[in-house]
Amino acid sequence: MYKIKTLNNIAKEGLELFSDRFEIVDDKDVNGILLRSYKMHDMELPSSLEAVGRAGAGVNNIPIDKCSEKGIVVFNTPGANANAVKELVMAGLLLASRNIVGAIDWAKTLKDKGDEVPKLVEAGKSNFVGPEIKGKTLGVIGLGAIGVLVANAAEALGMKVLGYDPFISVESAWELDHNIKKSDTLDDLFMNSDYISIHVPLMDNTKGMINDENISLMKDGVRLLNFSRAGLCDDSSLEKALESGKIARYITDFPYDKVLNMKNVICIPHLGASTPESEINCAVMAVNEVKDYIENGNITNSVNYPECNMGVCHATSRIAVNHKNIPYMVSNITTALASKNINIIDMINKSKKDWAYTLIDVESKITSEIVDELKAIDGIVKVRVIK
Ligand SMILES: NC(=O)C1=CN([C@@H]2O[C@H](COP(=O)(O)OP(=O)(O)OC[C@H]3O[C@@H](n4cnc5c(N)ncnc54)[C@H](O)[C@@H]3O)[C@@H](O)[C@H]2O)C=CC1
Ligand SMILES: O=C(O)CCC(=O)C(=O)O
Repeated sequence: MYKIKTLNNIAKEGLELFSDRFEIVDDKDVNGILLRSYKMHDMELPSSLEAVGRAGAGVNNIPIDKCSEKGIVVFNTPGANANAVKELVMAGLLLASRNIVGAIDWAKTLKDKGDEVPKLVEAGKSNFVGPEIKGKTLGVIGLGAIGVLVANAAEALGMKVLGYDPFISVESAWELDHNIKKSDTLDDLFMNSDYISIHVPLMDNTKGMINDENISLMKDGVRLLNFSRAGLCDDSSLEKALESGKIARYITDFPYDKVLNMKNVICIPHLGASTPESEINCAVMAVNEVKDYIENGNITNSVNYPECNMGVCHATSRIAVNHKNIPYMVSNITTALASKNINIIDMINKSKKDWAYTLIDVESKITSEIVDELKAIDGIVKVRVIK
């Protein structure tokens, strides 16, 4: 029986896809982990762990390098929550413009003022005037699953849209509305946008990407939306810019104490992906990925190991080997098998940056002696007998 542990609520529509070869448990020694935003960095990773399925996009809550070194494949669910986030970002654009939150708060103060309320409303509403988004320029940083949807939706609402993504995928480029203009540099986007929305992952090279230097390039009174991760904006730069009015409003899905105390900030409690549709999409995708990896050794949508698919094993045995992407690995693995007179009938070797994966179907039963021999090869970090 394969053991799966969930570290956050995972929609039942996903969990139900596990066959009766799987059980959901609260043990330490599990084969798979499913999670959403749970921070795994301080967690001990058991040697039994084969797969981590992030039901969502961002993987900054998972110790990817540590997982790679232990041969643990980390999956995410690209695009599965993108529409949910896009819809909240569109709400964010309007919240950034029309002072809706301030106005609603003020309207609440009129409670119990009886027949005076309509008069007070008409007298007070001028304090909450805010601009339309139509005709304004939105700069979208990161044109992946979410950025593309945001860019297209903003364009459909009459905005001019500038997009910046030096690593844009062919698929995203095809999805992008032809009216969206490419910004060749981030500086160009900063200088020309009335609204800026960030849709990049939090990584070493994106951390603090909104800082004093590039805020100084922005238009006065720019409105900034961050539905990606708190760490993309430098705290003190943000605080200064909000205080001076350089940034007129900051809308974020990532509240923390310091930002909650800043002026002109609207905080949403990380609700971007919190729709039933997105929770189900993510759970279904994550469960299918983890299940196919544990049962068949196939890899789809991993962030640390390569895509690899040999379908269901019809041979006598299948071996899955996670290893470093270094010379002689394939020859060392096949030599070890040949030395035991094991005939390979199908195999795939794929790599992704520093890590590689070899899936081999053979005509013989695999003994623990062979597994130990493979494990002893320098560079191999995990060996699994799938069948
Ligand atoms: N608020 C929420 O609940 C959610 C937040 N997110 C956040 O949004 C981020 C983006 O999500 P997706 O669009 O689904 O991911 P994605 O992987 O489809 O897109 C990310 C895009 O950013 C681009 N990129 C990477 N580095 C860049 C850089 N330095 N400059 C410009 N572009 C860069 C990539 O080329 C890619 O096209 C996630 O990493 C996550 O942090 C995602 C889902 C839900
Ligand atoms: O699962 C969630 O609610 C968080 C979604 C998210 O932030 C992501 O997918 O990166």
